[in-house]
Amino acid sequence: MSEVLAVSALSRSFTQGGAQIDVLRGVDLTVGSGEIVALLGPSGTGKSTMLQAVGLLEGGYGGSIRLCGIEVANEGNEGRTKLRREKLGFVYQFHHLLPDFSAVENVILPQLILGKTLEEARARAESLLGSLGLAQRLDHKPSQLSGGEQQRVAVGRALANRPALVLADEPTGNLDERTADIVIDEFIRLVREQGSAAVIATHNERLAARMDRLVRLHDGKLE
Ligand SMILES: Nc1ncnc2c1ncn2[C@@H]1O[C@H](COP(=O)(O)OP(=O)(O)OP(=O)(O)O)[C@@H](O)[C@H]1O
Repeated sequence: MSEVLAVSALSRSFTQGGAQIDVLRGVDLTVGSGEIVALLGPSGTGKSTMLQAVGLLEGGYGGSIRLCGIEVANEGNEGRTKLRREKLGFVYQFHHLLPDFSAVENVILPQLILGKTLEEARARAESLLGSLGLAQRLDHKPSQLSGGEQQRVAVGRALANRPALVLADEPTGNLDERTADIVIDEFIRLVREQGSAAVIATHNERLAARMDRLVRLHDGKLE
């Protein structure tokens, strides 16, 4: 299993009202290709902070993040953007789909950014959305979709460019229990089919049990 992500001694502090809070205090995590890792921890333990650092969305951290063999700290803004676009996919608690674009267009767009032709991108988007049970919803706008359907489109978008690593922050946190179960099962199935790795932050132990490995944030470290 080749290494997709290697985080070592990751630290991150914030200053709040003059006081320093050390949220991450030396996090180590290695994820191999195709591995699905649940990131558990109560609210406020730093799961989002960790995913933002690994997602190259935020600087200001200490330690090392190596993504597909590339040390992120050595990359400038352009290199980070390229890595983010080519290697990563994101799913958030709220779908963040573009409201004026249809489901299929939301999955096409990230592929056009990477230089795919419209024809290739459409074929890929239709196939992904079809396997997420949305073949009859391709031309619906996000506002015309249910919460579960919106999250399925967000999953399709995250996987559109076959990322090496998918990062998900409470991807079903906004759904009722039954819908959350269905969406997480589809998400995991598709991630496996694509051969992507994933780190999925959740409070939900039951959903986490469906993943390959569980890690817990506690006092700023993983256990
Ligand atoms: N930009 C920021 N400025 C100051 N403090 C921050 C900032 N971002 C996060 N924090 C603090 O860092 C801590 C961890 O927050 P984070 O959102 O990473 O936790 P979490 O485990 O993802 O929580 P939840 O499960 O509720 O989303 C919290 O105490 C939060 O207030």
